[in-house]
Amino acid sequence: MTSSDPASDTTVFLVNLGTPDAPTAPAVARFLREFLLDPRVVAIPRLLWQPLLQRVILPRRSPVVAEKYAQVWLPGEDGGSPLTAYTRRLARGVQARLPGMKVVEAMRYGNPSLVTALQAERAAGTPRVLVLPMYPQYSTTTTLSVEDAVAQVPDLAVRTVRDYHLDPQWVAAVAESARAHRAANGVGEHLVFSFHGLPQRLVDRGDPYARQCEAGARAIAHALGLADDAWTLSYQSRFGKEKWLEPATDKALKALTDRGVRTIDVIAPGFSVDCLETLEEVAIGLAEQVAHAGGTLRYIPCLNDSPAHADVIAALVRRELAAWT
Ligand SMILES: C=CC1=C(C)c2cc3[nH]c(cc4nc(cc5[nH]c(cc1n2)c(C)c5CCC(=O)O)C(CCC(=O)O)=C4C)c(C)c3C=C
Ligand SMILES: [Fe+2]
Ligand SMILES: [Fe+2]
Repeated sequence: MTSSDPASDTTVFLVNLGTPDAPTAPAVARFLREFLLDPRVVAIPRLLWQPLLQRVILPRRSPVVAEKYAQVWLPGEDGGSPLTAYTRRLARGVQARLPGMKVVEAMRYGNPSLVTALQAERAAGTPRVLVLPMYPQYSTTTTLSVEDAVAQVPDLAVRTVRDYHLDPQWVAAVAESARAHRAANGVGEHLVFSFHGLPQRLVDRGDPYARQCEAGARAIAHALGLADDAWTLSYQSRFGKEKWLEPATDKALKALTDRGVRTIDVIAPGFSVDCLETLEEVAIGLAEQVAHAGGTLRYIPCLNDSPAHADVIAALVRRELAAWT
């Protein structure tokens, strides 16, 4: 590649949330500490929150959550936490489609650290860095926090993608994954779109996340040709005592089984790749809840490292770079 090719001097980071280095209580505590001390994630004043987190929440939560991670940890050299393994494999697929650039994965919290990687790019004199937060919907708690991390490394030309919640290629890829899964496993009576939740307070203050979840779910349902009463949007993974977005996925599933719906497909288009929240909370935990009520929950995996996902992300990168020049 010559230096006149804008792609050849560009590094692309696929950035995800982060995960513990191992499915053990100390590793989970290290990860949760960094994550939950981010003021974008928990807004309680540090002087109150830090001792509560350190003395009460981490000692109680870390061993419980470590066992959950152990249930979904992927084996082998290319394994590890599903979030990291799938993001790494996806980055490889995107790299194969964009041979002129460097494409790598990075994490907002934990390893491989985004801030450390950005510092290395600056030291190497990389002219342009494209940061792609792997969150289809924008939220202050996720996307803006990635922007905070980018701002920690000055004197580097960085562009950060905002969101892709209505990108036609992404909508089509998610819809096609649902269609293919239902063709192979049977079409459930109802399709639940389960997104990671958020405190209602943040939405009230202007966080566009819920609006983007709604618009994206509607677009996917439309692409699937679903009637309005054949699908539901809900929010999972509530944390803490505050009021979060509603309806909660567990309640939405209960309402469905209570009214006699027996087969329920669940898709999670707020997650670019499968992780603890989809594999343990939904595919194991909520599937058990539905089974106890006499029904069947069929979980439709995230796009993960599929060729279709790599195509979507590579196209997004090309468009962002074209818009940058
Ligand atoms: C106040 C707490 C939290 C907010 C706000 C929040 C927003 C948020 N999170 C994601 C995506 C992911 N979250 C994941 C795990 C996770 N999330 C929280 C808390 C909040 N999330 C916790 C405490 C955890 C860790 C697990 C646990 O202790 O229960 C993950 C999975 C990470 C993994 O390792 O697999 C993802 C992905 C989004 C998209 C979002 C706001 C829109
Ligand atoms: Fe979360
Ligand atoms: Fe959870």
